[in-house]
Amino acid sequence: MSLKLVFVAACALVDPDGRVLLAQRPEGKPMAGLWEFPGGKVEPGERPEETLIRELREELGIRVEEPCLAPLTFASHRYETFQLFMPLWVCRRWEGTVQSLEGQQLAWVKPGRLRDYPMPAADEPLIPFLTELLGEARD
Ligand SMILES: Nc1nc2c([nH]c(=O)n2[C@H]2C[C@H](O)[C@@H](COP(=O)(O)OP(=O)(O)OP(=O)(O)O)O2)c(=O)[nH]1
Repeated sequence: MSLKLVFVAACALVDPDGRVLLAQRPEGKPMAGLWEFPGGKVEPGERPEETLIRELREELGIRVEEPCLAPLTFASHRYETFQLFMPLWVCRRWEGTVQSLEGQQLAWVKPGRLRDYPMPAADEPLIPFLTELLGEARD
């Protein structure tokens, strides 16, 4: 049986203190309450970088230029009902102030604290890539 392939573009926004932005999935959605990287599904005809720039604008109100997106790693995870393929970019430069425009809780998290935030199963293997890049700081 072949699982539906879902292609999601996601981004670790990193602030000047080396903290990473996580967003909490809202009530009523699958995996509600878990903390994820901002991003979303790549729509037909979109390049994943375009998806990310669009989602960051819609969800967080910030403007990101494509050269400020650095590829870091990817998640490939089999959920019960779909196969997720999710490249993860890192972005340290944007214009505007991060706001929660879709009512989601946001948290700026030191890399050594990422494991304190329950994440979707696909995201767990991404954490070591972020601590390798940013260090293990906890406060
Ligand atoms: N944005 C994001 N999505 C993730 C992460 N980890 C993870 O498993 N996902 C999954 C959750 C969703 O199934 C999918 C992202 O889709 P989405 O956010 O555009 O869509 P959704 O399920 O919230 O809502 P819908 O459009 O299907 O109604 O990828 C992550 O770190 N960031």
